[in-house]
Amino acid sequence: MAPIAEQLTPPAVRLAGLTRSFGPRTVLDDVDLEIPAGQFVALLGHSGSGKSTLLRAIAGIDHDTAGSGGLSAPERVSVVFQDSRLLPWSRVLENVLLGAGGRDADGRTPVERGRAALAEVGLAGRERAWPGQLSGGEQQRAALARALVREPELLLADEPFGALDALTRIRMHALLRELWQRHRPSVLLVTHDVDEAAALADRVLVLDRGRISVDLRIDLPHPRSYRDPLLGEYRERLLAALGVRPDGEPDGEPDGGTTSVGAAGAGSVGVGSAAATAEEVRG
Ligand SMILES: Nc1ncnc2c1ncn2[C@@H]1O[C@H](COP(=O)(O)OP(=O)(O)OP(=O)(O)O)[C@@H](O)[C@H]1O
Repeated sequence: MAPIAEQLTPPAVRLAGLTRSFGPRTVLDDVDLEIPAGQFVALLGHSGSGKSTLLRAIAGIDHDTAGSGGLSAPERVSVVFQDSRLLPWSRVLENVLLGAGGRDADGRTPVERGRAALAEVGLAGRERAWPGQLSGGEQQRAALARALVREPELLLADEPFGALDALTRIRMHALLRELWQRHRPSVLLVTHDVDEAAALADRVLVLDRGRISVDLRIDLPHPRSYRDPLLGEYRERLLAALGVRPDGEPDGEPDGGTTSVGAAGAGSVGVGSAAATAEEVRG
């Protein structure tokens, strides 16, 4: 049973019968979904399962998505992608201010809000840097600041940490969770990393063959320890739903794509399950 607040507040996102095909291929097949305001949701699935297509539909980027019962999403939506999409010819603060709008309800100017957002993501003092002078992780921090400055009701993140090394990714996990705790937007985080989904989200969806095949609530406090056996149980359930054995080998079915078991999984640097909490590595 969902918490009372979630039952009383209208959902931030509502999809009813969302369908999307590319030629003969149906990628999203009559998807129904509600995301309550303020919920942190991860969307997992094999490569090509339609995660980005779903995110793009919710973001309003894809106008060809048919929904018999419709799609509703909040007005203020921010999207963060795997690459920061910072304009190389604009300084960091100028990038953050793109789409920042005017003064906020407290009378703060866009520049004040931009500076505050950069400070929140740990980039105070880097306002006048060019994007090319930032590391990959810092660029994603700036992208998060740009997303935040719009004060979004819904934050859509499409594999935002996919290009980062394992240690930076864990730091970014802690940062994203902190930002969520402070601002409480609804979050839809697209990832193919089971550890990332289990460590960050309060609810994990698995997209398989155009449908949401699993809708799992993760009732564990934050920050979560990768060593917590309870987290391990959720992780194994998700891996099983994806048809991947805990050793990282595919279990045969269901759709033969690739799904990462992230920092804790096979072939990666042994952070994840081996080490500490995100809190501990933040340093
Ligand atoms: N504009 C397009 N035209 C044709 N096919 C498309 C288009 N966009 C997506 N597809 C197809 O739809 C399917 C789902 O793509 P999507 O990018 O949503 O998958 P994904 O789950 O996000 O994958 P990944 O994890 O690899 O990013 C893929 O088979 C892809 O080739």
